[in-house]
Amino acid sequence: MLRRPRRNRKSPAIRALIEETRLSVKDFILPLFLIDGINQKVPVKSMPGIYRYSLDQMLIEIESCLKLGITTFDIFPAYTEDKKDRWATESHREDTFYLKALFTIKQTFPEACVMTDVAMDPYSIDGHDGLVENGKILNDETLEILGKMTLAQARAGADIIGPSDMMDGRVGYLRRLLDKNGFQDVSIMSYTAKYASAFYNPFRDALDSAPKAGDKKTYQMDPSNSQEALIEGQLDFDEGADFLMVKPALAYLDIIKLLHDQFPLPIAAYNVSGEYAMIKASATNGWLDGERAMTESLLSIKRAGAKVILTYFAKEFALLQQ
Ligand SMILES: NCc1[nH]cc(CCC(=O)O)c1CC(=O)O
Ligand SMILES: [Mg+2]
Repeated sequence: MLRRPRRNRKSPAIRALIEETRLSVKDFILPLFLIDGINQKVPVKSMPGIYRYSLDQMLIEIESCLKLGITTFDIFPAYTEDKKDRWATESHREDTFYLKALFTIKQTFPEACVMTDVAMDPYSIDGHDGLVENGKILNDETLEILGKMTLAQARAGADIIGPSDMMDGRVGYLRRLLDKNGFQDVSIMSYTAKYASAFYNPFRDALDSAPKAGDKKTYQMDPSNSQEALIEGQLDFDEGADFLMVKPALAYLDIIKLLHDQFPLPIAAYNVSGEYAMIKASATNGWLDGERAMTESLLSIKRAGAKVILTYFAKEFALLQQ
């Protein structure tokens, strides 16, 4: 045997030399759940270690994450039912607790990069990402609502907006609207290939945002398809997206690679709530080593081609690096 691949595995030193993929806290965006009120830190049952924070508690959490080197936070609001309506009016009303919190976070930590979520579901009585009429999700009518939501978030100081709704044409629509209103510097991280996945349930628990009727299959992608991701990627590229996101991550590593190879934009991957819950649940039962399973899955997402990983593990990973 002239070629013995095991030679390059013979010691920790050599293994470190040839390591192709290295994780860093700088790779991560930490999603955070915001609730109204003060002094609230409510656990999300299906996501051990993850909480819904009131603003004062969230500021404490953000400060400790910044100290650990996490720079970017994706903030999701959880609204109570009484604030929801068919049109997601609360999403663009002035001075809501979400918009006020975004403003305060940016004032308190100007160095933090704050990402927001653009979709109707947390504010919609139907629990859908778009406007529902007779059981149908209306595309173009939804764009107008997303536009108002986007401008409200940009005014509150969002650095990156994250349209997660999967309506057609929204990246171009929102890009033009932002530019026309003087927000040329607000970035768009598009949920480009977002699949109709079973792995979002813990998130929907966290926000009480599950659809009341039907499912999201007329707008989110079919898990059996990959070619469609190229169409979605091309459209978002042409419409001015700054990042293309694939979601979920672990069951869609091929899609991450596909978009990475096809488009010269940074690819983001959302390591979603169900992926987090799976590892936490089995680690809690002692069925696998949670830290190693976390590191290995994050590595696989980066190795597949994700430049940016949205993950609930961000802080746990950062703490391990200390
Ligand atoms: N706009 C909805 C939205 N934005 C982020 C997530 C899921 C994130 C996660 O599971 O961690 C979802 C859920 C959904 O589409 O139903
Ligand atoms: Mg699209």
